[in-house]
Amino acid sequence: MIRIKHLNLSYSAGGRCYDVLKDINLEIAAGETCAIIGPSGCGKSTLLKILAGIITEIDGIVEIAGQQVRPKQQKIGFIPQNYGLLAWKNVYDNILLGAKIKGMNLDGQEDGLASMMQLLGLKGLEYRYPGELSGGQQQRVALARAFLLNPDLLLMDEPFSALDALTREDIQQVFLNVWRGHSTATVLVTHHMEEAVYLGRKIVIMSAGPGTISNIVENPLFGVADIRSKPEFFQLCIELRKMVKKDWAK
Ligand SMILES: Nc1ncnc2c1ncn2[C@@H]1O[C@H](COP(=O)(O)OP(=O)(O)OP(=O)(O)O)[C@@H](O)[C@H]1O
Repeated sequence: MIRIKHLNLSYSAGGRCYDVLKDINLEIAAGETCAIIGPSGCGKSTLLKILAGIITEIDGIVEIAGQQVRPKQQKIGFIPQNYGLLAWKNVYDNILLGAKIKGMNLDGQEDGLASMMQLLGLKGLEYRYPGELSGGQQQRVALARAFLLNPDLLLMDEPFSALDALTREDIQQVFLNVWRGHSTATVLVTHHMEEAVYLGRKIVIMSAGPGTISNIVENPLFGVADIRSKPEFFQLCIELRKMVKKDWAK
């Protein structure tokens, strides 16, 4: 269980202090997926960085399974907006990095790793460096690294944004397949309503100035087979769009 209670955060920049997140309250059950939608600058990435333990000076409570966030002790997979790959390591070494840092024994996992790379379309790119990959390929390397870690909490900041529409749908499906195998609590930030409805059991709508949660929707369509082609899916996207428009206009 992820528990965020009365979370406030201010940044100081240009000689002044300003509120970025205000009274954020959210609970994410173990094994649940949560999609966050919000206008640019409302603090979505900041919230992920707090959950990842990168930003620690906060006011309020943030707990993972009843414990303060301690990235050295907990297995937290974080895919930041810039993918977080090391430029001097090739694809294969970048993928293994997270698991190695955590001291995981990967003996016997070669087949699993090879099939994940196949699924993510990374076969043949093993020995390339990040600078030799497209944005979408880099994003897939970051996904492979996070999946291999088999984390307790997976945080993804617009993880599919650099992919073309069809690849995006394929990789979303790959994500759900991997997620079903491990049931990892996942928080993902997205700007796409359809992505939120497809991947989020819980959909959190944030508003800006300062960043607050304006709505939390329990998604009745999450996990329903072949949902993307059904009318209920489009209907829910339309309803959410209306809700978001209303919230963001306040
Ligand atoms: N290190 C920092 N120091 C000062 N201000 C910052 C810092 N990082 C982000 N901000 C500001 O905090 C606010 C929230 O930023 P954040 O990146 O969390 O927003 P976001 O919702 O993820 O935006 P986007 O959707 O554009 O990625 C913005 O106003 C941003 O300018």
